Amino acid sequence: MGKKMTVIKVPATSANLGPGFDSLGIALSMYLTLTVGSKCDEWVVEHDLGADIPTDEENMIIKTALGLAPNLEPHKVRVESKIPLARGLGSSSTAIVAGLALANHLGKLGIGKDELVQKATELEGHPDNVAPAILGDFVAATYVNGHVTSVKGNFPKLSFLAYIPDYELATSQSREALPEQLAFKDAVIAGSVGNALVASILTGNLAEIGPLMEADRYHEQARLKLVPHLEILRKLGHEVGALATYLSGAGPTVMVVIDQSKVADFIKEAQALGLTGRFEQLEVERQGLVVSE
Ligand SMILES: Nc1ncnc2c1ncn2[C@@H]1O[C@H](COP(=O)(O)OP(=O)(O)OP(=O)(O)O)[C@@H](O)[C@H]1O
Ligand SMILES: N[C@@H](CCO)C(=O)O
Repeated sequence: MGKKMTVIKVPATSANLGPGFDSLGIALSMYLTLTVGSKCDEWVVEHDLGADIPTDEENMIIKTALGLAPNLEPHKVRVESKIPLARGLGSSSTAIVAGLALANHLGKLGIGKDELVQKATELEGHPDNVAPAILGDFVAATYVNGHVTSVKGNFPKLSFLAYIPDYELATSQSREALPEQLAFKDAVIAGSVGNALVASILTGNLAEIGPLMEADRYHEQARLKLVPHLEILRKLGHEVGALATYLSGAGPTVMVVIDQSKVADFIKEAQALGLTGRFEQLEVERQGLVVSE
């Protein structure tokens, strides 16, 4: 690869935050980086993500880039990612965002972040991962009639402990577990909980954030059979004094919002309960997508 290399950096994300199904998300301090190398005859994607992830133009990142700018000249790129695939930490969104940013850079398209959020949402289907991946921090967003509205806000300085199980759960499979319909009165409650959560986050009302994050009425109950550790970790969180526990994105990762002083106890107790996944301490990431040249 040449000397002057462009690096595209995209953070992981945790979507829903409990009751904000398909609309709320935060960016986290875990990253995918894509380094743009030299021109080649064919696209080459170097990575350590496993044999299932293509290394040519079939790779999701390159497909996304070519979808935006079909005439891009092939390059060699190197992808490094700490974000586990299909675990509820927004890996597909990082691939989509990296692909759009790659096309924007190589094709000199000059697309700004708001337009990137619109295009990324069209590809992902909902904005709750792609919007914070691009904008950083906390984002409340809606996608109606093909148009995205996204509002970035400041998430209070809280620490996150991700419990990442040792199995994958594709978003598509996790969405199949969702009910087709919700009764009107339940939908009203579900929406009101999400609204109150947004207000609590933006006003830094820590006393309300925890209970509201655990009061989802849209998706967690329906997904319990796919993520039975959610109930175990939530109960443990109450015992240890965590602020909140919720299903990150479509799962299976469970996010525990917890003071750092309680993390060691929490992990010890969870392991004693037989939970075999790994734990990762994360912070809110404030910048979102960064392209450095
Ligand atoms: N860096 C990458 N390069 C190529 N493909 C990727 C990459 N990251 C993710 N993918 C594709 O996206 C799939 C995972 O997407 P999926 O929506 O199921 O989960 P997720 O995005 O990790 O979780 P969630 O949306 O719940 O946060 C992977 O199985 C893979 O096909
Ligand atoms: N809101 C989405 C996030 C995962 O892409 C879901 O829960 O299915």
